[in-house]
Amino acid sequence: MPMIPRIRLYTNVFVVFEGKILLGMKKRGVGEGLYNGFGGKVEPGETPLEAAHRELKEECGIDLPLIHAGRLLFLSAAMPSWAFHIELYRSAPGLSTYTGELAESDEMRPEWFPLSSIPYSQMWSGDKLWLPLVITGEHRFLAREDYDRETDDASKEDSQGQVELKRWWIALEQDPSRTEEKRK
Ligand SMILES: CNc1ncnc2c1ncn2[C@@H]1O[C@H](COP(=O)(O)OP(=O)(O)OP(=O)(O)O)[C@@H](O)[C@H]1O
Repeated sequence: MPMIPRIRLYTNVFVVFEGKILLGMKKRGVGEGLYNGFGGKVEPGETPLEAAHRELKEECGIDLPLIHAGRLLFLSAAMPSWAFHIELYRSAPGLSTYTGELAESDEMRPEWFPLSSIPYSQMWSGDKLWLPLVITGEHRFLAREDYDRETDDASKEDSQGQVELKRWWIALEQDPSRTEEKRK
């Protein structure tokens, strides 16, 4: 029987204000050296939304109302015993303030980017597929990504953790409440 991976549930929060987005440079651990939203594992007894608020506060010192933006499921050949499930959130549309003070933590260095110059080359390669949907916030979505070993360069074959995005798809959710709002 093939190995059946276990699910790891994470959150990821993108703060989007008029014309700009807050990203964090990850200073250690998973995704070190990459910009990402703020997030981490959902702890036992916590809802994903609660975890999203907690991680945002822990990693960059702020809080603000969040809406669910989409869901990312991915597999990586570098970690075959896990399937990753990331609940994606963004700041509620129309907001331009937060509570708390924006500050660097030991995990993340926060930085604002204009929406016209998001540093996709320094982010997970799948992010560019769905981050535009998070930013417009018109539709929630389901995204699926498969990271597999790089195969074009034989010298890399036995180096651990060298994976690239091989297959993906994204689908928009039917979202009656948001569609209703658009019709009004
Ligand atoms: C294709 N791969 C990926 N694409 C996009 N985002 C990804 C990702 N793989 C991990 N992420 C995010 O990276 C953070 C890791 O969090 P991470 O620091 O490991 O979790 P947590 O803060 O709980 O860690 P501790 O174990 O407590 O240090 C978390 O936001 C998670 O959503």
